[in-house]
Amino acid sequence: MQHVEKHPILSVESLRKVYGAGAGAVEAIGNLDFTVARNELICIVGPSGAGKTTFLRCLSGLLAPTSGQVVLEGKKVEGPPEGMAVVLQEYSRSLYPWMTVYDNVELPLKAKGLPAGERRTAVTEALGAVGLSSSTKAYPWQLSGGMQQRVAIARAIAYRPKILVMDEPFAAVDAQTRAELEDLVRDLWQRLGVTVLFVTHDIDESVYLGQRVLVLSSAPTFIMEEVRIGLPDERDQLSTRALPEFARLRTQVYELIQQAKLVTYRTERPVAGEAVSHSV
Ligand SMILES: Nc1ncnc2c1ncn2[C@@H]1O[C@H](COP(=O)(O)OP(=O)(O)OP(=O)(O)O)[C@@H](O)[C@H]1O
Repeated sequence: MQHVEKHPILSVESLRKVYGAGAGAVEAIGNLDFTVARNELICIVGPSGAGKTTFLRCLSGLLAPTSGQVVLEGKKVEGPPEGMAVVLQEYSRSLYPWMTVYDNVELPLKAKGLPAGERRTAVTEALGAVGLSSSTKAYPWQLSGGMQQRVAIARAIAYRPKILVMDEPFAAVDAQTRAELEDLVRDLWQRLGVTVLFVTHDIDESVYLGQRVLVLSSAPTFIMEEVRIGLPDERDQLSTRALPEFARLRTQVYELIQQAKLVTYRTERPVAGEAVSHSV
């Protein structure tokens, strides 16, 4: 049973996305319906090809849904929403190599039109929060992968987003760095009170990070199940992962994903000539 928040910051309402039209149409999202409460940390997992990228593109206003809508803070998303920051897996492609760490973090704040003094405070605080105060003058290519991803996170939080969307952000870093970055996300989430929507392939990561995990079906995507994560708020990599409840939850999510690979959501096939506003 889907939990419905009273005052959600984000509502995904009967979202459906069909690529193309006619016989060659691909229904990527069958029906997505869920809400995210303010200050929530929600994880989304699903089998490969489930439609996560398609969903994130609709969420960030880069792709128009075939039907349904995404509403952020009461406003229908029709283009990149101002209150959203996105951190991607490919940190090396999301930072400008010719700009220092400081300038990379400052760039979106300039675009937002923030005065110089406020920019300085926001950049300094954000780089401090991710532990990079001493690397402000470095260039991204002088940093390790994990540090570059910290820069991308600093840039996102300096922007003071209403919602921070993370798309498999740690898939390209080593296991130890990944654990550190997971703890950084929980720490920033608790300290800054930002809403986080975290998409991952990693079942353990979703259980370790989230308050709720949404398990997606194979495409055409719908929500197979929502798993409440009743682990204590104070989590750490050793003791939390050793809890019997952690093992129970990861087994539950794992089994759901196995089922997800077998289940297909049945919606009406799109009719020939059905309009699809944007294709990528
Ligand atoms: N531009 C497109 N045109 C046609 N079909 C597409 C397009 N983009 C994605 N699809 C199809 O939509 C479905 C969902 O793809 P999507 O990339 O959203 O899944 P994903 O969950 O992000 O995949 P992965 O986990 O492997 O990254 C797949 O069947 C895919 O082939």
